[in-house]
Amino acid sequence: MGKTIAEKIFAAHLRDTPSAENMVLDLDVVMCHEITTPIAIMDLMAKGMDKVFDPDRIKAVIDHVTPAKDSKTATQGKIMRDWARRHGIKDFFDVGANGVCHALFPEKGFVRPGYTVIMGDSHTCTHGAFGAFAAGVGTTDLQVGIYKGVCSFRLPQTLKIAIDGKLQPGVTAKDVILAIIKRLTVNGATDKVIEFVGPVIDAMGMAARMTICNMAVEAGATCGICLPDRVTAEYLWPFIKDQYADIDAAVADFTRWHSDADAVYAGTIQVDVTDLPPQVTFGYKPDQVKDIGEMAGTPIDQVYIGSCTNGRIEDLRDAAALLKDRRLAAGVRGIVTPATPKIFNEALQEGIIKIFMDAGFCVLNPTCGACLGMSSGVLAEGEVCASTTNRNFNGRMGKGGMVHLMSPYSAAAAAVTGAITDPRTFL
Ligand SMILES: CC(C)[C@H](C(=O)O)[C@@H](O)C(=O)O
Ligand code: SF4
Repeated sequence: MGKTIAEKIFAAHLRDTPSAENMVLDLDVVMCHEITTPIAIMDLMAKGMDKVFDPDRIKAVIDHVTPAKDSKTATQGKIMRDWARRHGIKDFFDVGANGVCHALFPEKGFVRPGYTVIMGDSHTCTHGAFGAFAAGVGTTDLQVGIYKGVCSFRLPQTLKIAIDGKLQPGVTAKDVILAIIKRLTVNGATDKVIEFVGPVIDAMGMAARMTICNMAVEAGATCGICLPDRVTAEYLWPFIKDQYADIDAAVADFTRWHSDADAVYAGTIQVDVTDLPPQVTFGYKPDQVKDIGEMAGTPIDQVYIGSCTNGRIEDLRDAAALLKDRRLAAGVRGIVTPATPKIFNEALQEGIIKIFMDAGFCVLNPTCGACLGMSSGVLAEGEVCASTTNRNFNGRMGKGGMVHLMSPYSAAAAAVTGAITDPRTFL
């Protein structure tokens, strides 16, 4: 019987199988940020177990609230800093070099096809875009991961989503994944891996694939995975060029992770995106999604462009294309947060930062910021935000605030009109 990519990764990393339900995997990378890791560090210290399994395979960043906004976040940062220094964790990213974990770590080449990755963060699934098994875990698993370099999982079932057709101008990866979450519902993929395949994924760059995999967890999935191909190899080339004679060799090698033709799936869903209009959420669950036309005219107070979902250079370019020579509508606040310093720099070089500033946006340093409502753009009661992030939970960006999830292109359209707008009206 053939295997899916997830099953192949599990087989290649299996350390132990205490029960059929329980597979202990060796980890290639343990990622850490300052919200969930300090608890694990403090607990390990209290138990006299202040050790890391391999400092080179731990990647750490202060990203959620940075620079620190108060004593609590300053202490969280300090715990991370001291820990990284104590254990010689060289891939530690602090103020000035830091960015949103799920954008920064791929950019540094830390994730490769066939890897196992954990992090104490639900959007760790983003890294599946590289053909890795990457899962968000709780504090106990994170502690074990840091200490021993292993994590226990059930062998996941895989749901295949085959995406066909051709995206229309103004329709992006974000619209595709919102439409998929609508179809699956918020628990439609619970305890499953989603394998995204088909010509639409094949044609996407890594940024778009990361946007798609990033939101797999919003349908309940443990991980979203794309099969590693030439696009993956080209993105990773600076980091893997010593391992392969040329890109072709890397592409050929990556195929060993591809799912077999006779692999068994929990289900297969066919999606055709040719007629898909831009999508937007209403309500407080990410599966509450409508065609944007149905929500057109809904007034907004703030626009937020950033996050691990849509804070990459491709996203900023999309938004800037629409914002060029235009301004924020009266009374609307615009906030843009390039997800990493590299993205910020590229945006600067390309004139994108200037476009945002000329439009009246506030440009923030790379951070999660307002995405989780902890800093840098929290909403007041009753305020509405057009956001490129991934969660619209009640109170997510501030108590009593409403978040409408959409693409960067749609967010830019909302910015200039002051209301939810079909961005295709600007084409
Ligand atoms: C702070 C962290 C635990 C959290 C997560 O796991 O997702 C955050 O990144 C979020 O998006 O809400
Ligand atoms: S950008 Fe938002 S969703 Fe992504 S890791 Fe940060 S808080 Fe979580």
